[in-house]
Amino acid sequence: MRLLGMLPSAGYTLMGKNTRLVFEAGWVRERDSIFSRPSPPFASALTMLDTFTVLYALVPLGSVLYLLQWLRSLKYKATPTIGPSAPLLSYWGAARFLYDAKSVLEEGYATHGTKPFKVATFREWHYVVSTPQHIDELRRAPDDVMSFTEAAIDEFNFEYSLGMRDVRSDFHAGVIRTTLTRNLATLSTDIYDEVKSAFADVIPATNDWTMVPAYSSMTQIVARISTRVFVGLPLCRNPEFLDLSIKYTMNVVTTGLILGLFPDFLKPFVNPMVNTVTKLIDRAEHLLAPQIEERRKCMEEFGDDWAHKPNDMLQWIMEAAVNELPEEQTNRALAVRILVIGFAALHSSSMSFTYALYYLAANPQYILPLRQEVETILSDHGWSKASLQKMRRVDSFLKESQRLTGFNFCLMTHKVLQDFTFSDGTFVPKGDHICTGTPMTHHKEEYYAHPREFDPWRFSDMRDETGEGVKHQMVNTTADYLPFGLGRHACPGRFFAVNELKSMLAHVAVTYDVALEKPGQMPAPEIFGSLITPHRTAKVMFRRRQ
Ligand code: HEM
Repeated sequence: MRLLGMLPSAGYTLMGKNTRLVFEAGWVRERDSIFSRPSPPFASALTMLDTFTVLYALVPLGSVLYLLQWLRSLKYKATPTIGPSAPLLSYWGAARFLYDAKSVLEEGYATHGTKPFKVATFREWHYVVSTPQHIDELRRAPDDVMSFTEAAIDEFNFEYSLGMRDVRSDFHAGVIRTTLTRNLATLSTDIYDEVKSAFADVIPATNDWTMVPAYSSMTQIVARISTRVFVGLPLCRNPEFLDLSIKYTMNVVTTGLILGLFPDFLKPFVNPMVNTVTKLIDRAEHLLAPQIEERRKCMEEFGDDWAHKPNDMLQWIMEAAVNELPEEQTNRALAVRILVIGFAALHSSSMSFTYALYYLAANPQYILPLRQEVETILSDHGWSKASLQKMRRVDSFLKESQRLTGFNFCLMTHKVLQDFTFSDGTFVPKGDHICTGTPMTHHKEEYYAHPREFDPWRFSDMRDETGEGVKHQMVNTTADYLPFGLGRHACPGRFFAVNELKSMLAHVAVTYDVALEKPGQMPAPEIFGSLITPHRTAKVMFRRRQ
């Protein structure tokens, strides 16, 4: 039944339920009338009569249910499909989406314009919407109608891949949104200190060109800076802790994708063969335990405040966990939580920076304007969060790079928990997913002039023209700029991420010259399903600025 449940087609579930219902009703009736009671002489005739009565009653009931199902499928079929929609054949569409999601989405957009359409995946249908009206309705739908969390659990098989006790417990998102963001001004010098130290270790500035694999180097640097904010010194420079944080992130993604190829009943058997999170969590717990225990002792002894109290994510999470279930306060639960936050933070930020670095190395003429901006601001105001906010070109460069690339063709993905109808009549049945197609938004002429061109000062020019301070900043989420999502579930870590990325780009601009290993050949992203990754082995050359 569950295997059939993977078919992205309407109808079987209700039929399955009906079949069981009829069967169960017949069985209960039989048992009551024949086996459970003594039978008078005319009992079997009466039982026959009862059986016919029940059957006669069931025929109209079945017809009504069939009619309702047929009407429902009409609503369901009204949304056009890219690829075949018939049962089994839809797997062909799902395979195509897995190999070439971008062209499937582009075909949908070219054929249906801004109207919603659906694409098959191996588990369910994905309804793709793109107008501001649809996006707004998606954003406003309550969590018990459409769930962001349940979609993420489905998509990455979190119940297996995270190694977490309760994958629906997301109190860390609130800590990130509020406490981390509130502390950014205080932490900005620590962040900059780690930026300088991490770059110096991974890419020493020399007078000769040094060639480095961009993606893996940026991942190491991002891991260090983020970990400085998550657990502080000295652990953020411990190679083993950094290595396992990066591996955990990769493991969650690959395990999630591999398990997605199997039906639910096989996942418990396949999971141990592909998943190594338990070992990674063991090591993280071992490395974090001394810190956790020392902090726990201080919290018990001094309460909320003591001299040299750490101001980092681990501390905020420990304090928030006191208000959560006791299970969240164990060393292991805290270690998993730190790894899960790393999962959200490391992969996304390192990809975002790698794309920007590829654009910079492919267009080295942009380094000078960036350098001039950073140096002017630093000489006038010194290093601070406020100084970073003034760096409009740095912000615009990163924002434009993220507009053209991103890490998923489908964002704001939600699982439909109750049948949902958009105001234009588009019907999405319970169990399917809805998402926004980012290329359709980010490459729209209506929103962006020459949308497929990389224009690094696009957003800083907009800020200069309109004089609107906040509207065109990278951190701002709007229906025409979706890399951080939109609404209640928009990325809570984006304020930190943008600070981190801007600090990195500012540092690169004033410290290095950069160039591509193969000039003029922008490394192409790698795509699997709807996931996009920057080219994983392309190299960028660095030297001390001349
Ligand atoms: C450039 C870097 C980043 C990008 C592009 C990014 C993007 C996103 C996106 C697209 C979402 C889902 C929103 C949606 O689809 O509606 C998301 C969610 C999330 N992000 Fe980020 N993110 C980044 C960095 C970070 C960092 C640094 C953290 C943590 C410090 C973080 C923590 C989270 C969390 C916890 C969620 C889940 C929110 C929820 O459950 O409501 N992200 N992020």
